[in-house]
Amino acid sequence: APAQVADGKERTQISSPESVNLNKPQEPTSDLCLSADVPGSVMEEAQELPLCSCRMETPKSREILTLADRKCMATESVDGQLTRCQGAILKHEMMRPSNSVQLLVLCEDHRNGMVKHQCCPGCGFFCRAGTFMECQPDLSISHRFHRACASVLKGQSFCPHCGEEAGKAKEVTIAKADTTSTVPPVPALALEHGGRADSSLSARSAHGLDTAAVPGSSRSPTTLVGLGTTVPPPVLQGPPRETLESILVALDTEKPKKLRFHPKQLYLSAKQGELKKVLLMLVDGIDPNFKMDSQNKRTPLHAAAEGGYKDICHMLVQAGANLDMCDEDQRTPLMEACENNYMETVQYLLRAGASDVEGFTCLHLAAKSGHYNIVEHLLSTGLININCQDDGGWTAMIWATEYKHVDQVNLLLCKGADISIRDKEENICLHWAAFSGSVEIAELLLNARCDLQAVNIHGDSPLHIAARENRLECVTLFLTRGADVFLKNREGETPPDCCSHNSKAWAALQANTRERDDKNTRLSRVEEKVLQSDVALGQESVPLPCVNSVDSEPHPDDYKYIPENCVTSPMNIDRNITHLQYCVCKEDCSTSICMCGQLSLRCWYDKRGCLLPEFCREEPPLIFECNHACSCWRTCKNRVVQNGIRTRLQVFRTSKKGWGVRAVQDIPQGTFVCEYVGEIISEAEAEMRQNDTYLFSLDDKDLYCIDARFYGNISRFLNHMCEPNLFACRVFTKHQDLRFPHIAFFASENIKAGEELGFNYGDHFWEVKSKLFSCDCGSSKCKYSSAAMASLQCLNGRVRHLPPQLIIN
Ligand SMILES: C[S@@+](CC[C@H](N)C(=O)[O-])C[C@H]1O[C@@H](n2cnc3c(N)ncnc32)[C@H](O)[C@@H]1O
Repeated sequence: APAQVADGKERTQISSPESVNLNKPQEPTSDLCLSADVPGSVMEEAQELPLCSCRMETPKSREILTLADRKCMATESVDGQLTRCQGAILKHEMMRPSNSVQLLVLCEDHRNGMVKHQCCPGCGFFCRAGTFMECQPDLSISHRFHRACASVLKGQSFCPHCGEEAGKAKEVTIAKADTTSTVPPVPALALEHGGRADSSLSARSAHGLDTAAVPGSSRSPTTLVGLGTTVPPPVLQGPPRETLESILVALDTEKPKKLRFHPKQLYLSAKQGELKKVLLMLVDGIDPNFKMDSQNKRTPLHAAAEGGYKDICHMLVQAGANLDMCDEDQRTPLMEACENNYMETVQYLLRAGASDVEGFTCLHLAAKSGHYNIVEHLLSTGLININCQDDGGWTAMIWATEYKHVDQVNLLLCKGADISIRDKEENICLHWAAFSGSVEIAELLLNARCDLQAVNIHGDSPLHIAARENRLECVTLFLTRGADVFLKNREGETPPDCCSHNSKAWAALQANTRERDDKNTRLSRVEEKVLQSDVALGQESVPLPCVNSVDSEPHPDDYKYIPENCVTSPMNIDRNITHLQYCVCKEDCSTSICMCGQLSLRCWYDKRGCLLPEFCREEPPLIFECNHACSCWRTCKNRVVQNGIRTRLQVFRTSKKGWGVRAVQDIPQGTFVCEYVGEIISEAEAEMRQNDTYLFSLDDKDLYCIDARFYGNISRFLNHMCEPNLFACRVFTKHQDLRFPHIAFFASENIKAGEELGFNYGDHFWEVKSKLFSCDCGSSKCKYSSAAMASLQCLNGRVRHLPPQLIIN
């Protein structure tokens, strides 16, 4: 591209080198250093001179790049000795000092030298050490060229950069730097100061710092940018010019004569962000890779990266700090910056060539720490394996999940993280979501089709884990998504077995188990077999069918159905009519003149025959119904139990408890359901009976019992429920012999058709029977399940179903 020639009418502003942003594509600009006060004739002559194009860029050329093998093509000329740079190239645009030399791709150092006119336009070699000419049209700039390369016009020589008379130029000698090494020198500390535009090499030599004095100088420029081919060329930006200038001023005044610092001080200054001190120490020759024994063998670069001091990192790297040095915990400086969320430092270190370690990586660390932007940036480099596993087999996804970083999980999902990867115990990330109780993440994972039934080496599913950790929300989510509540792990435990029995998770699991049981029951009812149309054989007011949809067990026939209590030996029940309390009501005991309320015969029933709300269920009073000695009608409302079963019930086969009873209709609270009917026997007789399963005590003193083993009604099939829907009351009808009450069951709550009916057998029953079996009522409040019974003391003895406390109103 041809140079634009300034018109010479105004003084051309010379931009400082830094104003040319090397990172952004530049418009080709002319930098002809003509001054406005050059006389017209000289001006005309100058325009004929082949002036420099040091500040022009020419678009990159693939051929030249290939030719240069992507290495800097600059040649340094030191007193006739030539050295090729071959440093790494960041920018591919080409430069040259004049049209008479070939276009060059240059490293950053030489690009800087070029824009500072340090390349001779005659030969195209750089003049940065040895003896050469320097024309100084302005205090702030100098043009370098070789005496022999000056432009000659009409026998007079001129500066090939600006056309100034060469006679005004001075011969300069700068101490020779070690440019002869076959190994390319360490990248220079990118020092620049506003006065003399020295190259970095000359700056180093001017401050007594040469390649040999910089520890770690064997690192070649190419290893500095060792990110591999897929990574964009690094652009290493150091501290701002002003900072460096002030440091350089300090360096000039505090020029070190000999080593004055201990290497530990470099670490401490790097940790505290003391840029100037760091620079002084580096200039002093302190090893940037010094490892602090007392700090896990961390280096100054670890310390600077941990504090997010990007500029210090840059200085250290430029001085040869090893980017990938691991401390005793196998942590790199990049990991420090990642963990502490210093984005710019992370970006810098990556551009400078830092690479991730094996095992627990920066990505794991950032995912664990919840630094979304860092995770995003690491993934955007394309260099990080999103699914890499650390020593525990954990992925970044697992770490983000365990630490409940929902956004990161989302990001990792979007970036294609594999959610089926198993850690060393074969957990997948859903196990970890369950463990941490993050329902939001669990839902994200399930929506991404994470396997809800996956089990780890212990056979635990995510539901087992959520149950064990009492993560109610996760338990609920997993249940609604169809997790198997009956799945057994290697210990034979189902999810409900894994949690404590007073936990919320347990309650949810139990409710689900019941629901499933109910559902199965409902479904299987379709295939239900009616084994008997009426177990009572017509002796009750309603038929009581017996059905089985569970197994092939035929209807029970090892007892005799009786609708009322019977005796097999004389009990001497007092049936003397004159011993009865009776009412003198004229009507049906529902009128205002009814006397029942004033007697023990108080009516506890409402018009429907249900117990009144004020009836105390916890300590039920004895109920005396009207009898044949009363003056009221047989249809009075104080006669319920004596009327027998009116509710539609069914004997059915349960899955775990043998036979049971269920409602065929809805039953309102307080309704009389059935009486515990059987053979009235004495306690002595009860003690002799082999089977105590069907015994029901009639009083506190265990004088008499009802045994429904051989003679009984439907109540003999009622099972125990820890949350019962029936409760028992003592009721007197035709006689009032307090030793022989009727045991009547009433609904303690509104019962839905289809629900099983049951009452509480009481602690004593289970204290004895728990040796033989445990409760399968399925209630979340079950007190007698196998797990709950572990804490219950087992007793020897015989059992009775116990009636409520004897309370006479
Ligand atoms: C009065 S019977 C109840 C009817 C009995 N299910 C049957 O098939 O004849 C009492 C017996 O039923 C069983 N049973 C009752 N409730 C139970 C429960 N919640 N869990 C386990 N078994 C129960 C026990 O075998 C108990 O000894």
